[in-house]
Amino acid sequence: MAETSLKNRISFLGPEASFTHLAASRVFPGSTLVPFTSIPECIEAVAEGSVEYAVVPLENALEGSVPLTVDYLFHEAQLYVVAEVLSPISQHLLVHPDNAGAESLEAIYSHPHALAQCHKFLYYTYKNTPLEQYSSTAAAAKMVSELPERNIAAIGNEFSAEKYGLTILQRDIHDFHFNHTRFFVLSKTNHRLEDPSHEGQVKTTLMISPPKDDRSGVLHQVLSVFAWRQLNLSKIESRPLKTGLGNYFFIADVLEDEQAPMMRGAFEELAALGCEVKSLGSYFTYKSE
Ligand SMILES: O=C(O)C(=O)C[C@]1(C(=O)O)C=C[C@@H](O)C=C1
Repeated sequence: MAETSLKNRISFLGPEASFTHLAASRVFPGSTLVPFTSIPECIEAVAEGSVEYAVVPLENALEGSVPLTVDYLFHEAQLYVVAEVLSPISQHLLVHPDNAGAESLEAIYSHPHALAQCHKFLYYTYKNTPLEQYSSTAAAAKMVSELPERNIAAIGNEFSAEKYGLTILQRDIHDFHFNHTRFFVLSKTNHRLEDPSHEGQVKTTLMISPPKDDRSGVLHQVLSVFAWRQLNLSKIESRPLKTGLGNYFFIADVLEDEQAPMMRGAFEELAALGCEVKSLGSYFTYKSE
């Protein structure tokens, strides 16, 4: 595909009206948003060059990381984060209008993160109703709209109710009020999208593999690299290296530019400790309403 035709093509976890679609629309309002049915497909579209950017979910305030995104970025793709999007998440129970008066439900479909965000509600209100995982909240809503003969429900947002003509049976069924999801905007090249808030707070995401010799105190030494330079970590999490039990890498967010002198010093010291460090780049935050 010619370079010019890539411009303004953005992959996202679809279909239309998924939470990822809303996040992508926040950053790229006038662009061509291209839906994919899985996170790896969205990421591969950028890696292969059929789109310029991908928007994928990374982390939810109630459920934690989206492991598929973190692991794919570590093990499979050589991509950079050029922005993050923070979105509030409200989950609703959606049914086909023909079934809005029914007493019970045959099954409830949604993305695994969405089902988990509503765990208490589902346990107390629909204890014996089967919960079925689907590729996204919007895909579940679309499927419910296409099967009026089945008395099934989806969990999803207000926009998917509107888009697929569903009735909201119950609003705000997520278990905790502070429900937010963080999305990454990914690119093949290391740059950053402009700072939408003009606050200048930049963040860098690092993937750190500790030295292989497993000596005592390594984690303490790694954290000290940041601590004595007063580099503020806003997140640190471990994920399996997939090389054996007990082998992990760390994903850390640092509130500093990767080009700042203190960060360059931190990279050198981490290398001297025997760590492998992959920087996913420095970026600004977009917030959606
Ligand atoms: O299913 C969607 O609508 C998505 O965009 C995916 C996703 C996720 O992966 O966490 C995004 C936000 C919500 O937390 C629930 C689901």
